[in-house]
Amino acid sequence: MKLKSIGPLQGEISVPGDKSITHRAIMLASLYNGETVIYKPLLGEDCLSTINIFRQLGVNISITSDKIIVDSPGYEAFQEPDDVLYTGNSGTTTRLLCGLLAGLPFKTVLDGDDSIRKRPMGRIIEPLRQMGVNIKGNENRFTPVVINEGTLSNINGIDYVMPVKSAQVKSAILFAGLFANSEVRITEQDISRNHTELMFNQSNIDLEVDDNKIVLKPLSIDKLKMHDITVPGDISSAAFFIVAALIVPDSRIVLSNVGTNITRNGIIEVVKMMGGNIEVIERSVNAEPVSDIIVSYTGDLKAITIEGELIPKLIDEIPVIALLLAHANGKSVIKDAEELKVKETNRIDTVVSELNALGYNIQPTHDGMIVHGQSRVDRTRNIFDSFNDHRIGMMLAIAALIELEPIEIHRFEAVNVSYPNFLDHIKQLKGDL
Ligand SMILES: O=C(O)C1=C[C@@H](OP(=O)(O)O)[C@@H](O)[C@H](O)C1
Ligand SMILES: C=C(OP(=O)(O)O)C(=O)O
Repeated sequence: MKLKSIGPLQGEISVPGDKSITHRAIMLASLYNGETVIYKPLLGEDCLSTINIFRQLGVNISITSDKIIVDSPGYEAFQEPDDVLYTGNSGTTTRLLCGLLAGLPFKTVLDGDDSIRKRPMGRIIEPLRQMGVNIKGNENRFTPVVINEGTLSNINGIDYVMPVKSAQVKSAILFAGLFANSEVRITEQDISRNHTELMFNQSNIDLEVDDNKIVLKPLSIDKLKMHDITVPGDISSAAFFIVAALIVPDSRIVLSNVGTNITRNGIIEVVKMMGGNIEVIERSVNAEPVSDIIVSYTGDLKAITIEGELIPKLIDEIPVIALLLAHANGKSVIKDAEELKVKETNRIDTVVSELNALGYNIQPTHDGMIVHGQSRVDRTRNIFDSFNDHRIGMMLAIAALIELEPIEIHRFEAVNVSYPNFLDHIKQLKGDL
Protein backbone atom coordinates (compact mmCIF):
# COMPACT_ATOMS: atom_id res chain seq x y z
CA MET A 1 0.00 0.00 0.00
CA LYS A 2 1.37 3.41 -0.99
CA LEU A 3 0.23 6.63 0.65
CA LYS A 4 1.23 10.29 0.75
CA SER A 5 -0.14 13.71 1.66
CA ILE A 6 -3.68 14.33 0.48
CA GLY A 7 -4.14 17.79 1.97
CA PRO A 8 -6.38 18.75 4.89
CA LEU A 9 -8.84 16.28 6.41
CA GLN A 10 -12.37 17.52 6.71
CA GLY A 11 -15.79 16.04 7.48
CA GLU A 12 -17.36 13.56 9.84
CA ILE A 13 -16.90 9.82 10.38
CA SER A 14 -18.18 7.25 12.88
CA VAL A 15 -15.31 4.95 13.77
CA PRO A 16 -16.12 1.21 14.09
CA GLY A 17 -17.41 -0.30 17.32
CA ASP A 18 -15.17 -0.79 20.32
CA LYS A 19 -13.13 -3.99 20.07
CA SER A 20 -12.93 -4.67 23.82
CA ILE A 21 -16.69 -4.19 24.29
CA THR A 22 -17.60 -6.26 21.22
CA HIS A 23 -15.53 -9.24 22.46
CA ARG A 24 -17.13 -9.08 25.90
CA ALA A 25 -20.64 -8.74 24.48
CA ILE A 26 -20.19 -11.85 22.28
CA MET A 27 -18.83 -13.81 25.23
CA LEU A 28 -21.53 -12.92 27.74
CA ALA A 29 -24.33 -13.24 25.17
CA SER A 30 -23.04 -16.71 24.27
CA LEU A 31 -23.06 -17.86 27.90
CA TYR A 32 -26.69 -16.72 28.24
CA ASN A 33 -29.58 -18.95 27.19
CA GLY A 34 -31.54 -16.71 24.80
CA GLU A 35 -31.16 -14.16 22.03
CA THR A 36 -29.07 -11.00 22.35
CA VAL A 37 -28.62 -8.36 19.65
CA ILE A 38 -25.31 -6.50 19.62
CA TYR A 39 -25.73 -3.27 17.64
CA LYS A 40 -22.84 -1.44 15.91
CA PRO A 41 -20.24 -4.08 16.83
CA LEU A 42 -16.71 -4.20 15.50
CA LEU A 43 -16.57 -6.76 12.71
CA GLY A 44 -12.78 -6.84 12.58
CA GLU A 45 -10.77 -10.06 12.41
CA ASP A 46 -10.20 -10.24 16.17
CA CYS A 47 -13.91 -10.17 16.97
CA LEU A 48 -14.59 -12.68 14.16
CA SER A 49 -12.15 -15.03 15.91
CA THR A 50 -14.26 -14.76 19.07
CA ILE A 51 -17.46 -15.37 17.08
CA ASN A 52 -16.03 -18.45 15.33
CA ILE A 53 -15.03 -20.00 18.64
CA PHE A 54 -18.55 -19.70 20.07
CA ARG A 55 -19.96 -21.12 16.83
CA GLN A 56 -17.68 -24.14 17.38
CA LEU A 57 -19.18 -24.50 20.85
CA GLY A 58 -22.69 -24.60 19.36
CA VAL A 59 -23.87 -21.00 19.53
CA ASN A 60 -25.87 -19.69 16.58
CA ILE A 61 -24.42 -16.30 15.63
CA SER A 62 -25.58 -14.30 12.61
CA ILE A 63 -23.88 -11.18 11.35
CA THR A 64 -25.20 -8.28 9.27
CA SER A 65 -23.39 -5.03 8.46
CA ASP A 66 -24.51 -3.30 11.65
CA LYS A 67 -25.40 -6.03 14.13
CA ILE A 68 -24.56 -9.44 15.53
CA ILE A 69 -27.42 -11.67 16.67
CA VAL A 70 -26.33 -14.21 19.26
CA ASP A 71 -28.87 -16.98 19.67
CA SER A 72 -27.45 -19.28 22.31
CA PRO A 73 -28.66 -22.47 23.98
CA GLY A 74 -26.73 -21.27 27.06
CA TYR A 75 -23.36 -22.49 28.33
CA GLU A 76 -24.84 -25.63 29.87
CA ALA A 77 -25.75 -26.84 26.37
CA PHE A 78 -22.38 -26.05 24.76
CA GLN A 79 -20.82 -28.92 22.77
CA GLU A 80 -17.27 -30.13 23.23
CA PRO A 81 -15.34 -28.90 20.15
CA ASP A 82 -13.52 -31.46 17.96
CA ASP A 83 -10.77 -29.04 17.14
CA VAL A 84 -8.42 -26.43 18.57
CA LEU A 85 -10.18 -23.09 19.22
CA TYR A 86 -8.23 -20.65 17.04
CA THR A 87 -7.86 -17.14 18.44
CA GLY A 88 -6.01 -15.68 15.43
CA ASN A 89 -4.16 -12.48 16.38
CA SER A 90 -6.37 -11.65 19.35
CA GLY A 91 -4.85 -11.44 22.82
CA THR A 92 -8.22 -10.43 24.27
CA THR A 93 -9.92 -13.55 22.88
CA THR A 94 -7.12 -15.81 24.05
CA ARG A 95 -6.85 -14.49 27.59
CA LEU A 96 -10.52 -13.88 28.42
CA LEU A 97 -11.45 -17.31 27.09
CA CYS A 98 -8.88 -19.02 29.34
CA GLY A 99 -11.09 -17.87 32.22
CA LEU A 100 -14.46 -18.49 30.58
CA LEU A 101 -13.68 -21.97 29.21
CA ALA A 102 -12.59 -23.14 32.68
CA GLY A 103 -16.27 -23.11 33.67
CA LEU A 104 -17.30 -25.59 30.94
CA PRO A 105 -17.52 -29.34 31.59
CA PHE A 106 -15.10 -30.45 28.87
CA LYS A 107 -11.57 -30.06 27.56
CA THR A 108 -10.67 -27.17 25.22
CA VAL A 109 -7.44 -26.08 23.56
CA LEU A 110 -6.73 -22.45 22.59
CA ASP A 111 -4.09 -21.41 20.09
CA GLY A 112 -3.43 -18.43 17.82
CA ASP A 113 -1.11 -17.05 15.14
CA ASP A 114 2.67 -16.59 15.39
CA SER A 115 2.27 -13.34 17.33
CA ILE A 116 -0.15 -14.90 19.86
CA ARG A 117 2.28 -17.79 20.34
CA LYS A 118 4.87 -15.31 21.60
CA ARG A 119 2.58 -13.37 23.96
CA PRO A 120 2.76 -14.09 27.70
CA MET A 121 0.04 -16.38 29.06
CA GLY A 122 1.70 -17.10 32.43
CA ARG A 123 0.02 -13.95 33.77
CA ILE A 124 -3.34 -15.71 33.19
CA ILE A 125 -2.33 -19.28 33.98
CA GLU A 126 -0.90 -18.39 37.39
CA PRO A 127 -4.00 -16.74 38.98
CA LEU A 128 -6.37 -19.18 37.28
CA ARG A 129 -4.43 -22.10 38.80
CA GLN A 130 -4.70 -20.42 42.20
CA MET A 131 -8.47 -20.52 41.64
CA GLY A 132 -8.36 -24.27 41.01
CA VAL A 133 -8.53 -24.10 37.23
CA ASN A 134 -6.97 -27.05 35.41
CA ILE A 135 -4.95 -25.11 32.81
CA LYS A 136 -1.63 -25.86 31.12
CA GLY A 137 0.35 -23.74 28.71
CA ASN A 138 3.23 -24.49 26.39
CA GLU A 139 6.29 -24.15 28.71
CA ASN A 140 3.72 -23.05 31.30
CA ARG A 141 3.54 -19.59 29.77
CA PHE A 142 2.53 -19.66 26.10
CA THR A 143 -0.17 -21.02 23.80
CA PRO A 144 -1.33 -23.65 23.02
CA VAL A 145 -3.24 -23.52 26.29
CA VAL A 146 -5.12 -26.65 27.38
CA ILE A 147 -8.04 -26.34 29.80
CA ASN A 148 -9.82 -29.11 31.72
CA GLU A 149 -7.77 -31.99 30.29
CA GLY A 150 -8.39 -35.13 32.33
CA THR A 151 -9.96 -33.46 35.37
CA LEU A 152 -12.55 -30.68 35.34
CA SER A 153 -11.72 -27.47 37.17
CA ASN A 154 -13.19 -26.95 40.61
CA ILE A 155 -13.21 -23.15 40.61
CA ASN A 156 -12.74 -21.30 43.90
CA GLY A 157 -12.66 -17.59 44.57
CA ILE A 158 -9.40 -15.68 44.92
CA ASP A 159 -8.08 -12.55 46.61
CA TYR A 160 -5.72 -11.28 43.95
CA VAL A 161 -3.51 -8.20 43.88
CA MET A 162 -2.73 -7.66 40.22
CA PRO A 163 1.02 -7.73 39.52
CA VAL A 164 0.50 -6.42 35.96
CA LYS A 165 -1.63 -3.56 34.69
CA SER A 166 -3.87 -5.62 32.45
CA ALA A 167 -7.60 -5.62 31.83
CA GLN A 168 -7.21 -8.96 30.10
CA VAL A 169 -5.84 -10.61 33.25
CA LYS A 170 -8.53 -8.96 35.39
CA SER A 171 -11.24 -10.06 32.95
CA ALA A 172 -9.96 -13.65 32.68
CA ILE A 173 -10.24 -13.91 36.47
CA LEU A 174 -13.73 -12.38 36.40
CA PHE A 175 -14.96 -14.74 33.65
CA ALA A 176 -13.64 -17.77 35.60
CA GLY A 177 -15.08 -16.13 38.72
CA LEU A 178 -18.60 -16.34 37.27
CA PHE A 179 -18.37 -20.08 38.01
CA ALA A 180 -16.48 -19.82 41.34
CA ASN A 181 -17.95 -21.27 44.53
CA SER A 182 -16.63 -18.41 46.67
CA GLU A 183 -16.03 -14.69 46.31
CA VAL A 184 -13.50 -13.24 43.85
CA ARG A 185 -11.63 -10.16 45.04
CA ILE A 186 -9.27 -8.24 42.78
CA THR A 187 -7.11 -5.22 43.63
CA GLU A 188 -5.53 -3.25 40.79
CA GLN A 189 -2.45 -1.01 41.10
CA ASP A 190 -3.62 1.34 38.38
CA ILE A 191 -7.16 1.00 37.12
CA SER A 192 -7.36 -0.67 33.69
CA ARG A 193 -10.31 -0.59 31.28
CA ASN A 194 -13.48 -1.57 33.16
CA HIS A 195 -15.73 -2.81 30.35
CA THR A 196 -16.09 -6.27 31.90
CA GLU A 197 -17.24 -4.80 35.21
CA LEU A 198 -19.73 -2.45 33.50
CA MET A 199 -21.14 -5.20 31.30
CA PHE A 200 -21.43 -7.65 34.20
CA ASN A 201 -23.41 -5.04 36.11
CA GLN A 202 -25.59 -4.36 33.09
CA SER A 203 -26.27 -8.11 32.82
CA ASN A 204 -27.61 -8.59 36.34
CA ILE A 205 -24.38 -9.94 37.81
CA ASP A 206 -23.46 -9.12 41.38
CA LEU A 207 -20.19 -7.25 41.12
CA GLU A 208 -19.12 -4.37 43.32
CA VAL A 209 -16.38 -1.89 42.54
CA ASP A 210 -14.83 0.43 45.11
CA ASP A 211 -12.06 2.51 43.55
CA ASN A 212 -9.38 -0.08 42.62
CA LYS A 213 -11.06 -3.05 44.36
CA ILE A 214 -13.55 -5.42 42.76
CA VAL A 215 -15.70 -8.06 44.45
CA LEU A 216 -17.66 -10.67 42.49
CA LYS A 217 -20.17 -12.86 44.37
CA PRO A 218 -20.01 -16.68 44.09
CA LEU A 219 -21.79 -18.50 41.25
CA SER A 220 -22.83 -15.26 39.61
CA ILE A 221 -23.37 -17.12 36.33
CA ASP A 222 -26.74 -18.24 37.69
CA LYS A 223 -27.91 -14.62 37.69
CA LEU A 224 -26.84 -13.73 34.14
CA LYS A 225 -29.60 -11.95 32.22
CA MET A 226 -28.63 -10.28 28.96
CA HIS A 227 -30.10 -7.18 27.35
CA ASP A 228 -29.36 -5.98 23.83
CA ILE A 229 -26.16 -3.95 23.66
CA THR A 230 -25.16 -0.97 21.51
CA VAL A 231 -21.40 -0.74 21.17
CA PRO A 232 -19.83 2.75 21.22
CA GLY A 233 -17.18 3.69 18.65
CA ASP A 234 -13.66 2.60 19.56
CA ILE A 235 -11.55 5.44 20.96
CA SER A 236 -8.44 3.43 20.07
CA SER A 237 -9.50 3.65 16.40
CA ALA A 238 -10.57 7.30 16.75
CA ALA A 239 -7.04 8.04 18.06
CA PHE A 240 -5.56 7.69 14.56
CA PHE A 241 -7.83 10.39 13.17
CA ILE A 242 -7.45 12.60 16.25
CA VAL A 243 -3.70 12.65 15.60
CA ALA A 244 -4.19 13.07 11.85
CA ALA A 245 -6.35 16.16 12.32
CA LEU A 246 -3.85 17.66 14.79
CA ILE A 247 -0.81 17.28 12.50
CA VAL A 248 -2.21 17.79 8.97
CA PRO A 249 -2.44 21.58 8.39
CA ASP A 250 -5.96 23.05 7.98
CA SER A 251 -7.76 19.89 9.09
CA ARG A 252 -10.98 19.89 11.11
CA ILE A 253 -12.95 16.69 11.65
CA VAL A 254 -15.83 15.34 13.70
CA LEU A 255 -15.67 11.81 15.11
CA SER A 256 -19.18 10.87 16.15
CA ASN A 257 -20.33 8.37 18.80
CA VAL A 258 -16.94 7.55 20.29
CA GLY A 259 -16.80 5.69 23.61
CA THR A 260 -15.23 8.00 26.19
CA ASN A 261 -15.15 5.74 29.24
CA ILE A 262 -12.84 7.35 31.81
CA THR A 263 -10.61 4.24 31.84
CA ARG A 264 -9.99 4.68 28.11
CA ASN A 265 -9.86 8.42 27.46
CA GLY A 266 -6.14 9.02 28.06
CA ILE A 267 -5.63 10.28 24.51
CA ILE A 268 -8.04 13.14 25.16
CA GLU A 269 -6.14 14.08 28.34
CA VAL A 270 -2.89 13.97 26.36
CA VAL A 271 -4.19 16.23 23.58
CA LYS A 272 -5.47 18.72 26.18
CA MET A 273 -2.11 18.67 28.04
CA MET A 274 -0.38 19.39 24.72
CA GLY A 275 -2.67 22.34 24.02
CA GLY A 276 -4.33 20.67 21.01
CA ASN A 277 -7.65 21.92 19.63
CA ILE A 278 -10.12 19.29 20.81
CA GLU A 279 -13.70 19.44 21.98
CA VAL A 280 -15.57 16.50 23.49
CA ILE A 281 -19.37 16.69 23.56
CA GLU A 282 -20.99 13.95 25.61
CA ARG A 283 -24.06 12.54 23.81
CA SER A 284 -25.29 9.78 26.10
CA VAL A 285 -24.32 7.76 29.14
CA ASN A 286 -25.79 4.28 29.45
CA ALA A 287 -23.41 1.66 30.74
CA GLU A 288 -20.71 3.43 28.71
CA PRO A 289 -20.43 7.17 27.93
CA VAL A 290 -20.51 8.15 24.25
CA SER A 291 -19.30 11.48 22.83
CA ASP A 292 -18.66 13.39 19.63
CA ILE A 293 -15.09 14.59 19.31
CA ILE A 294 -14.21 17.65 17.26
CA VAL A 295 -10.52 18.12 16.56
CA SER A 296 -8.56 20.51 14.41
CA TYR A 297 -5.02 21.25 13.33
CA THR A 298 -2.81 22.75 16.03
CA GLY A 299 0.50 24.24 14.93
CA ASP A 300 1.99 24.75 18.35
CA LEU A 301 1.88 21.58 20.46
CA LYS A 302 3.61 21.34 23.88
CA ALA A 303 5.97 18.50 24.79
CA ILE A 304 4.76 16.44 27.76
CA THR A 305 5.51 13.41 29.98
CA ILE A 306 3.06 10.49 29.90
CA GLU A 307 3.40 8.10 32.85
CA GLY A 308 1.82 6.30 35.80
CA GLU A 309 -1.92 5.80 35.95
CA LEU A 310 -2.39 7.47 32.57
CA ILE A 311 -0.63 4.59 30.78
CA PRO A 312 -3.41 1.93 31.01
CA LYS A 313 -5.88 4.57 29.78
CA LEU A 314 -4.05 4.91 26.45
CA ILE A 315 -1.86 1.82 26.11
CA ASP A 316 -3.02 0.91 22.58
CA GLU A 317 -2.80 4.51 21.39
CA ILE A 318 0.90 4.92 22.20
CA PRO A 319 2.20 4.20 18.66
CA VAL A 320 0.16 7.05 17.19
CA ILE A 321 0.73 9.25 20.27
CA ALA A 322 4.49 8.86 19.63
CA LEU A 323 3.90 10.33 16.16
CA LEU A 324 1.95 13.21 17.73
CA LEU A 325 4.71 13.89 20.28
CA ALA A 326 7.22 14.04 17.42
CA HIS A 327 5.31 17.13 16.23
CA ALA A 328 5.45 18.89 19.63
CA ASN A 329 8.00 21.53 20.58
CA GLY A 330 10.77 19.83 22.58
CA LYS A 331 11.40 16.59 24.43
CA SER A 332 8.50 14.35 25.49
CA VAL A 333 8.80 11.22 27.61
CA ILE A 334 6.65 8.07 27.76
CA LYS A 335 7.43 5.88 30.79
CA ASP A 336 5.89 3.06 32.89
CA ALA A 337 4.79 1.50 29.59
CA GLU A 338 6.79 -1.76 29.59
CA GLU A 339 3.53 -3.53 28.59
CA LEU A 340 4.19 -2.19 25.07
CA LYS A 341 6.81 -4.91 24.68
CA VAL A 342 4.22 -7.73 24.84
CA LYS A 343 1.60 -6.52 22.37
CA GLU A 344 1.18 -7.79 18.77
CA THR A 345 4.79 -6.64 18.34
CA ASN A 346 7.25 -5.09 20.75
CA ARG A 347 5.73 -1.66 20.15
CA ILE A 348 8.72 0.21 21.58
CA ASP A 349 10.95 -1.39 18.94
CA THR A 350 8.51 -1.19 16.03
CA VAL A 351 7.55 2.46 16.69
CA VAL A 352 11.20 3.49 16.99
CA SER A 353 12.37 1.54 13.93
CA GLU A 354 9.64 2.85 11.61
CA LEU A 355 9.35 6.47 12.81
CA ASN A 356 13.13 6.95 12.98
CA ALA A 357 13.46 5.61 9.42
CA LEU A 358 10.96 8.31 8.44
CA GLY A 359 13.39 10.85 9.91
CA TYR A 360 11.88 11.37 13.37
CA ASN A 361 14.06 11.25 16.47
CA ILE A 362 12.87 8.78 19.10
CA GLN A 363 15.04 7.00 21.66
CA PRO A 364 13.80 3.70 23.10
CA THR A 365 13.97 3.21 26.88
CA HIS A 366 13.34 0.14 29.07
CA ASP A 367 9.75 1.22 29.77
CA GLY A 368 8.82 3.59 26.96
CA MET A 369 10.55 6.18 24.81
CA ILE A 370 11.93 9.70 24.63
CA VAL A 371 10.55 11.65 21.69
CA HIS A 372 12.55 14.63 20.47
CA GLY A 373 9.90 16.78 18.84
CA GLN A 374 10.40 18.99 15.78
CA SER A 375 13.84 17.56 15.04
CA ARG A 376 13.22 15.73 11.82
CA VAL A 377 15.92 14.75 9.34
CA ASP A 378 15.59 13.04 5.92
CA ARG A 379 14.02 9.61 5.78
CA THR A 380 16.37 6.68 5.29
CA ARG A 381 13.99 4.42 3.35
CA ASN A 382 10.71 4.54 1.42
CA ILE A 383 9.45 1.10 2.37
CA PHE A 384 7.95 0.58 5.80
CA ASP A 385 6.38 -2.40 7.55
CA SER A 386 3.44 -2.99 9.86
CA PHE A 387 5.21 -6.11 11.16
CA ASN A 388 1.68 -7.58 11.08
CA ASP A 389 0.68 -5.19 13.86
CA HIS A 390 -2.54 -3.34 12.98
CA ARG A 391 -1.71 -0.32 15.13
CA ILE A 392 1.76 0.08 13.56
CA GLY A 393 0.19 -0.13 10.07
CA MET A 394 -2.33 2.60 10.87
CA MET A 395 0.25 4.79 12.65
CA LEU A 396 2.37 4.66 9.46
CA ALA A 397 -0.63 5.55 7.29
CA ILE A 398 -1.30 8.64 9.43
CA ALA A 399 2.40 9.57 9.27
CA ALA A 400 2.13 9.33 5.46
CA LEU A 401 -0.56 12.03 5.40
CA ILE A 402 2.11 14.72 5.74
CA GLU A 403 4.62 13.19 3.31
CA LEU A 404 4.99 14.80 -0.10
CA GLU A 405 6.75 11.69 -1.46
CA PRO A 406 4.75 8.48 -0.99
CA ILE A 407 5.70 5.82 1.49
CA GLU A 408 5.02 2.16 0.93
CA ILE A 409 3.61 0.16 3.85
CA HIS A 410 4.08 -3.59 3.71
CA ARG A 411 1.64 -6.02 5.34
CA PHE A 412 -0.91 -3.21 5.59
CA GLU A 413 -3.77 -5.75 5.63
CA ALA A 414 -3.03 -6.18 9.36
CA VAL A 415 -5.37 -3.20 9.91
CA ASN A 416 -8.31 -5.57 9.33
CA VAL A 417 -7.76 -6.84 12.87
CA SER A 418 -9.38 -3.75 14.38
CA TYR A 419 -10.36 -1.29 11.61
CA PRO A 420 -11.39 -2.94 8.32
CA ASN A 421 -12.71 0.32 6.79
CA PHE A 422 -9.75 2.47 7.83
CA LEU A 423 -8.78 3.45 4.26
CA ASP A 424 -12.41 4.20 3.36
CA HIS A 425 -12.48 6.64 6.25
CA ILE A 426 -9.33 8.38 5.03
CA LYS A 427 -11.02 8.69 1.62
CA GLN A 428 -14.23 9.91 3.20
CA LEU A 429 -12.36 12.70 4.96
CA LYS A 430 -10.68 13.73 1.76
CA GLY A 431 -12.36 12.53 -1.41
CA ASP A 432 -10.04 10.59 -3.73
CA LEU A 433 -6.78 9.11 -2.56
O1 LIG B 1 -9.13 -6.12 27.84
C1 LIG B 1 -9.05 -5.68 26.68
O2 LIG B 1 -9.99 -5.69 25.88
C2 LIG B 1 -7.73 -5.14 26.25
C3 LIG B 1 -6.78 -4.86 27.19
C4 LIG B 1 -5.44 -4.34 26.86
O3 LIG B 1 -4.50 -5.40 26.97
P1 LIG B 1 -3.81 -5.79 28.39
O4 LIG B 1 -4.84 -6.32 29.28
O5 LIG B 1 -2.80 -6.85 28.01
O6 LIG B 1 -3.19 -4.53 28.86
C5 LIG B 1 -5.38 -3.79 25.45
O7 LIG B 1 -4.03 -3.59 25.08
C6 LIG B 1 -6.06 -4.68 24.46
O8 LIG B 1 -6.05 -4.11 23.18
C7 LIG B 1 -7.50 -4.91 24.82
C1 LIG C 1 -3.08 -5.23 22.04
C2 LIG C 1 -4.18 -5.25 21.30
O1 LIG C 1 -5.12 -6.27 21.25
P1 LIG C 1 -5.06 -7.76 21.78
O2 LIG C 1 -4.29 -7.77 23.09
O3 LIG C 1 -6.48 -8.18 21.95
O4 LIG C 1 -4.37 -8.58 20.72
C3 LIG C 1 -4.52 -4.08 20.46
O5 LIG C 1 -5.63 -4.08 19.90
O6 LIG C 1 -3.74 -3.13 20.32
